[in-house]
Amino acid sequence: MRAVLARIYRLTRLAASGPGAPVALVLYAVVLGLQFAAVWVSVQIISWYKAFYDALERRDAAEALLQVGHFAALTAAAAACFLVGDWLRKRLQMRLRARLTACMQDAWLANKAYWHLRPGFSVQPVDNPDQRIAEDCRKFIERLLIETLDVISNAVALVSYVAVLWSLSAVPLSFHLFGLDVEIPRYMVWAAFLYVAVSSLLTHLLGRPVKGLVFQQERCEADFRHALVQLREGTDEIAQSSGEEAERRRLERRFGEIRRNWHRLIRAEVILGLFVRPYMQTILRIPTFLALPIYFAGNLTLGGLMQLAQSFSTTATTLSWFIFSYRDLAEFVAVSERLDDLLALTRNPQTPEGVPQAITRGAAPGGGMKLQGVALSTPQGRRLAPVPDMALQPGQSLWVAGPSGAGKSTLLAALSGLWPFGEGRISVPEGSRLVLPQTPRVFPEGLAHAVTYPREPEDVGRDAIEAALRETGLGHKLAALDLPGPEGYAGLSMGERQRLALARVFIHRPAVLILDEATSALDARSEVDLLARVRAELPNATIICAAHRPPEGLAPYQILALDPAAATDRASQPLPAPRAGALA
Ligand SMILES: Nc1ncnc2c1ncn2[C@@H]1O[C@H](COP(=O)(O)OP(=O)(O)OP(=O)(O)O)[C@@H](O)[C@H]1O
Repeated sequence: MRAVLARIYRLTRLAASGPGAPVALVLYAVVLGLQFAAVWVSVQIISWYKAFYDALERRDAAEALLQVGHFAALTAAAAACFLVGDWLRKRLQMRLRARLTACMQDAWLANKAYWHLRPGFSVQPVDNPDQRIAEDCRKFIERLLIETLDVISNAVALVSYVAVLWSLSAVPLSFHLFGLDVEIPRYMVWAAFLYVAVSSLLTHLLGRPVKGLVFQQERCEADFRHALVQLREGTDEIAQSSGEEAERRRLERRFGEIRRNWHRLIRAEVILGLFVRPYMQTILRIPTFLALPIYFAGNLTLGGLMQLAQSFSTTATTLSWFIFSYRDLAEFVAVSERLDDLLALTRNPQTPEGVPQAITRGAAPGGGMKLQGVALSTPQGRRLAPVPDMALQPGQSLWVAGPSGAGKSTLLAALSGLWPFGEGRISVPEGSRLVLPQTPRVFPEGLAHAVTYPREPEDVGRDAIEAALRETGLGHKLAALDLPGPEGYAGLSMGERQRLALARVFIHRPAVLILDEATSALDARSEVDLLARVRAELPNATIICAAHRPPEGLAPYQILALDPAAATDRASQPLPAPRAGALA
């Protein structure tokens, strides 16, 4: 319980932080004030019961009519409190959600957590981070406001209702039991507490499995959504290999998990409902029955009986907040667990034990690049091909060669400062760095963003974008810059997508350019031509190119050959002797 509250507190502090916090607090106070006003109205309605029914009993038509007017005024006040309070609460909800979402996004993007917490890389990967940031933030704030406002206003309401019930139940309950005279003073108050305490305990016992199943349901829903996104991303491959049946099976499997968990969840909810539903329906009737002994003893008028019953049921309903909200509270706890886990993992990513993370980084004298004693391993500790020691001067190029799986991309990730597993010293030139992958991503905003990323097209200017496209042989695609969203990508071949990414070189003019098979889809002649243009554009840049064929356009270049046969199996074994780089 303490852990749950601590989690909710941490997330609430985050949501209520920042410059908008004072306004959020004022809004919260106003909404709470309106809920208190609603409690005052309902206390007035309890008194109204006595006045109205006593007027009926006396057959006093004038007084009854007055009470009808009184009732209309009270109902209007209650409706106004509800509508204004609800509107303000929803405004506050968006304000807090925006802040919490921004904090979660920051945590996910900071220190490249989104990269380090991937499955297969981290020992505790984060499942469905997109769902946590989008859906869970929304649900957390929604539930936080509803439940805390309810708890506070219910606590205040409870004091008022118990005070009314206390004053109304002055008549004790007297009966004979086993020859003894038993008298229970204020028995209606004790009955209300006992009634709700026993019911809450039963609710908790019956509803205990609901929380875990709600948590699981969120995960299954997110997995299914993710499978649909993968279908969208793999359209070409699926269509060309007629993989519709396989996709259908995959989607059905994921949906099957949703269905199976849903059935478990609704079974658990039915078991809970077996108690909660009848409880909800009887809570308004039982008090009348409990008050009957004093009514028949002649100690109450009909109006008094109705007032006492109404007072009892409002007290019991308020006390029953836990019972009525059990399902929502279970969801609230599950959602806060998921969000807090994400935050904890981004702050302190768990890395595999026993895998060396001893890569040191620095700047090489003279601004070049230098590798000394570098040996990389997978996150599981499997050692990759040894990396020969080498030094590169500014303006020189390097071809990272080696068979598939030798560790070329891994070395490039280590050069970028991302790959932590391994040892040795890596010195890279200071200054701007541009890394281009083999498969460029599709930008939903359109082609211009692909050319200028990570800068905005407006900051770069249309002329520079068009010039960069012409440089990379995409002069015929200039009109596509005006097409909205991903439409500009229509029909773009993989080679053209690689050219599009290479256009960034002419915009950013980086000091270090890292190409990870970034021209693999081009024909040999176009590749030579394009790389030669890149080299000419960046005469002083250090260019590192991992590729299966020699990057002739970058000549002259050094060769760094990775030989997996020289790799040792265990990360703990000593480093093999490095092979010297050759100049092509
Ligand atoms: N997160 C990971 N978990 C486990 N193994 C990994 C991980 N990342 C890379 N590897 C392994 O490390 C080895 C090197 O991978 P890398 O992608 O660097 O090879 P590569 O030389 O670039 O191959 P290719 O030429 O096919 O692109 C491979 O055996 C790969 O399976």
